[in-house]
Amino acid sequence: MTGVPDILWLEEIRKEDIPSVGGKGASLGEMASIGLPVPPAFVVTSQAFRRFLVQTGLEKPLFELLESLDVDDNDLLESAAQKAKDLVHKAKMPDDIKSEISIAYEKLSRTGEIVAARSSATAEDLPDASFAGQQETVLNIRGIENLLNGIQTCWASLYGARAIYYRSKQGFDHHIVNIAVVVQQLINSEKAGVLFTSHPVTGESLTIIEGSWGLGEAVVSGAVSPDNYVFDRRLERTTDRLISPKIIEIVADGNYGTITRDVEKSRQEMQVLSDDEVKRLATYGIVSEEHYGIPQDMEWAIVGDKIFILQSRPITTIKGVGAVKKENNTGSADAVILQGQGASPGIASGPVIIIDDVKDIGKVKEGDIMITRMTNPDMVPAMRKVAAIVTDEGGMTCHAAIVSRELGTPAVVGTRKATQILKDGQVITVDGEKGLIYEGVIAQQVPVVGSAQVQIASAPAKIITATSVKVNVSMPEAAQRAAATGADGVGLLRIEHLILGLNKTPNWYIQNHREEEFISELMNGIKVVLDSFPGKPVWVRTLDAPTDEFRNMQGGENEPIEHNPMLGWRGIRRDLQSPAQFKLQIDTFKRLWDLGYDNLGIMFPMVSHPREFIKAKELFRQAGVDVENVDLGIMIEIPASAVLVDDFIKAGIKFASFGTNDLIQYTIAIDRNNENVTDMYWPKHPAVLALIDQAIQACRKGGVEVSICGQAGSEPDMVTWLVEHGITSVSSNIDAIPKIRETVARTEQRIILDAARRPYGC
Ligand SMILES: Nc1ncnc2c1ncn2[C@@H]1O[C@H](COP(=O)(O)OP(=O)(O)OP(=O)(O)O)[C@@H](O)[C@H]1O
Ligand SMILES: CC(=O)C(=O)O
Ligand SMILES: [Mg+2]
Repeated sequence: MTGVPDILWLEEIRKEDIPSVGGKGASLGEMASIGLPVPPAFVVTSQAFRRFLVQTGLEKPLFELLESLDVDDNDLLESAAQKAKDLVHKAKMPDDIKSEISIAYEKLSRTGEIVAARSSATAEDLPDASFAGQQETVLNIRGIENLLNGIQTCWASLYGARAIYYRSKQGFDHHIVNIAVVVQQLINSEKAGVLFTSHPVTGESLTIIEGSWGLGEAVVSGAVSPDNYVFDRRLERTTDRLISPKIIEIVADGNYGTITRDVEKSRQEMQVLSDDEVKRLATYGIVSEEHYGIPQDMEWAIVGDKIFILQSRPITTIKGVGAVKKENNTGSADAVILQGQGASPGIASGPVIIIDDVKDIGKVKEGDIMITRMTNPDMVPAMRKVAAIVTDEGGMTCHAAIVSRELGTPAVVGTRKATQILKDGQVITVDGEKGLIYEGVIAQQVPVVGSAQVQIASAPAKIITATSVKVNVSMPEAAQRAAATGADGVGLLRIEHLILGLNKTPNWYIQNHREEEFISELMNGIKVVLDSFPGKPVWVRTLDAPTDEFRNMQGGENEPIEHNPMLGWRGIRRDLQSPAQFKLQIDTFKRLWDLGYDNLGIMFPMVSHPREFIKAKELFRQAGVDVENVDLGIMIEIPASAVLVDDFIKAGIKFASFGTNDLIQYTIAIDRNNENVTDMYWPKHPAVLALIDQAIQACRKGGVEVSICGQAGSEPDMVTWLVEHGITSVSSNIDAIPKIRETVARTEQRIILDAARRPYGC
């Protein structure tokens, strides 16, 4: 025999062996090689399966059955799938393969006669890992005849209806699909479950463990409500445990397969894991996470005091900036074809669609990966459809980054050359956290609805903090998601996306006497957000769109061409010079106040001198607003306003909020959208911090709320510093809220503890 053998033992396998042993086999081999307690196993390789098809003469009938099948006809599809599965399951296995499996089984039986047969799909054939779950696993197999039957059951599961449908739609050849089978000692566990090495949504360094009685299948399939344990990796102890009534368990029974039975009353409410077991499991989790360099979703089983690890794979549901920073993993490093800044976390694969011009957005299909020089508000409808977004230009605060984060769509910005290097139709994978683009589809895990993973996603209860934790919103459709974070209000509602999304400039509405239309659009959008945050403050920022963003819109033909729009005609300066445009906004706000929305506050961007605030307030007064009884505040985003904050307080601001995106660029002269200087963009530059510190102290002295709504307010490092320096609220991006709330709480607690210890000289 030449080439890869029919049988490979776990010790011979490494992660590169996916073509022969499939994803699961390769991962188990790799885990065993780093010393994780993986039960002994051998793999019946994909080459063995192929040989089986050839020697039994099944290739041709399978080909005929599937080749011209109309997979959109469900009845035809189901019946063809059933026939294909029967062919594979009932064929007589060639003697030489049989005998190799028998010899291996005999050897494995020395440590335990009962085994599991676990399908292990090869990535090339099934690039969408959501199909991994389509293949069979047979637990509790005793005896060679049962084992051969189990293996053929796994092989046959390659021809499930959904798998056939998917392959045919993706243009995969049914001829060359492959499957391996892991034959592993069955761990007849007393307790088992899953663990997430880091929080599956926020990426915090909390290990979440779910466990129940019997085999792990009960937890994985969602058949039981498991216990839930939270282990804080920094404190090295269990910080939370939720004991659930475990009504049923799945156990190994007889010679083949499992049964589900009731758990006797006395064990239902009993705690499954001791603190020591939680800690040992968490330690294995850390070993695996550090090896792969990315948080892992693992399966474990315990018999007596022995722990076994049955599976480990990357978690891709993490929304926050990840806890682990190693660069290997999720695919081979040499498949990386492009790099930029990870602007919106998440991993997605799909075909490239290059958009050079807004006119082309009609070409964008659901699931595409949109590549463009830079997005603009006209592209938002297309951005809603795509699986990921990649841009040539921009940084963490550009349009593409902000909108993608709100849509929950992975995005990489500032790649410089995505539009040149990538080609329409080319399939790529985008890692929006690390800022990497891979050729092809990199295996990833898709959360299974109703699974343990999704239950965990909504887990931890809200932490109460003295510093308010608010959220930034740009699009009304994100309001519900934003409110669901439990945020204490909206610290920044950008209205540019509402206005620019209309695709006509405010001036167009004025010139065409269509002011009412403009006001009602703006009002409806803001109202959606106000309604999502009843009784909580919502600070709406008046218009701050640079001229280049207006130019593409109807009515934008006469926008001045500015050498540097960032320093140009935007924010409050433009509104004060364009009273009609400002009035449209004021009238909108007034109507909302008149409707009883007392939670509405208005924030002026780009103010550089108190007289601008005074003039704006006067215009509100002239429009009939009771200016002393509504919240009018400013953004501190020009160094001048940070320096003059005392004077702003005298002028009557009710609050101030740091727009660090601009404050940083103006303090250290770094255009935040210019990728040539992104590396020099430094939020914690001492001059920036000095300006912020001084302004915070002035606001506190003046009794004025002081907040932050720039991107730095979504970064734990910066937020720690801000809380230490007395900021009274922070406003973060939706995806960052849990992480920021935890950061705020920890910092506050540390400040209290430090103060308490001081008198004792600790
Ligand atoms: N050796 C074993 N001993 C005990 N239980 C096992 C063993 N192998 C697997 N299991 C249990 O069986 C369940 C299903 O196994 P497996 O991981 O092979 O299939 P799957 O989860 O359906 O596949 P995929 O992970 O590819 O979607 C696991 O969740 C685990 O609880
Ligand atoms: C939010 C904003 O405007 C800024 O950070 O500059
Ligand atoms: Mg700004």
